[in-house]
Amino acid sequence: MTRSTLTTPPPGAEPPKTHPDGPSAGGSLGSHFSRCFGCGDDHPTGLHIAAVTPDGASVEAAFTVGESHQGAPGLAHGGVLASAMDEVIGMSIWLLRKPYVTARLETDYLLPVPVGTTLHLRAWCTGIAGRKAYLEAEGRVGAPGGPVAVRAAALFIEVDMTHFAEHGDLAALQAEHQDYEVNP
Ligand SMILES: CCCCCCCCCCCCCC(=O)SCCNC(=O)CCNC(=O)[C@H](O)C(C)(C)COP(=O)(O)OP(=O)(O)OC[C@H]1O[C@@H](n2cnc3c(N)ncnc32)[C@H](O)[C@@H]1OP(=O)(O)O
Repeated sequence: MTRSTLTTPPPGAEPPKTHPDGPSAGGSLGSHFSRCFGCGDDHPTGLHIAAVTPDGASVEAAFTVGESHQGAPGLAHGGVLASAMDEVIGMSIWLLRKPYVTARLETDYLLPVPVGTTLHLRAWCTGIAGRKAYLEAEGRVGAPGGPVAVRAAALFIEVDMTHFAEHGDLAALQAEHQDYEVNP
C-alpha cells in the first residue's frame, strides 16, 4: 500500500479495543442506515454491502459491481470502488461502537474491475491515537485469495452523535438509532 504519513499510525498508537456490544467472531454487522449508499437495503442503486467479522476486529464482505456502478463502459467507476473501501472501513471502525467519520481516504487502483466482478473486501484498524483511527482495506477479484484490485488507507476521526444530528437528518437518525440519546 502506498500510504501517506497522514494515514500511517504514529509511534505510540494503540491497537483498537473492540466493544462488548459489537458482534463476536463470525457475527454479521448489519446496516447502520437503510438508505446508506454503501450498506442500505432500501437504496435502489447502492452497493448493498453486508459484512461479517471473522474475528471481532476486522470485517469481510463481497460486493458485485453492477450496471449502475460503471465509469468507462463495462468497468467499475473509481469513485464507486473508493466508496466500497470507505464503507467497509466505516464498518470495521463501527465494531468499536463509537461514531467516526472519514477525514482522509487514500486509494490505489491496481486492476480494472469489469461489471459483474465480485470483489471480496476486507478492512481492519491499524491503530488508534486519541480521536484518530488508522485503517486499511483491500478488494480482491473473484475470491478472498484472488488478485488485489483496489487498496485503501484511511484516517477516521471520532465524533459524537451530535455531529450527525447537527449536520444530517435528525428524524432519520432517531428513527433508526433509538438506542442513542441525541441532544442537538
Ligand atoms: C448514523 C449514526 C451512527 C452510525 C455511524 C456509523 C458510520 C458508518 C459510516 C460508513 C460510511 C463511511 C464513513 C463516511 O463516509 S463519513 C462521511 C464523509 N466524511 C465527512 O463528512 C467528514 C467531514 N469532516 C468533518 O466533519 C471534520 O473535518 C472532522 C470531524 C473530520 C474533523 O473536524 P473536528 O473539528 O472534529 O476536528 P479537527 O479539525 O480539530 O481535527 C482533529 C484532528 O484530526 C486531523 N485531521 C482532520 N481532518 C484531517 C484530514 N483530512 N487529514 C489529516 N488530518 C486531519 C486534524 O489535523 C487534527 O489533528 P491534531 O491537530 O489533533 O493532531
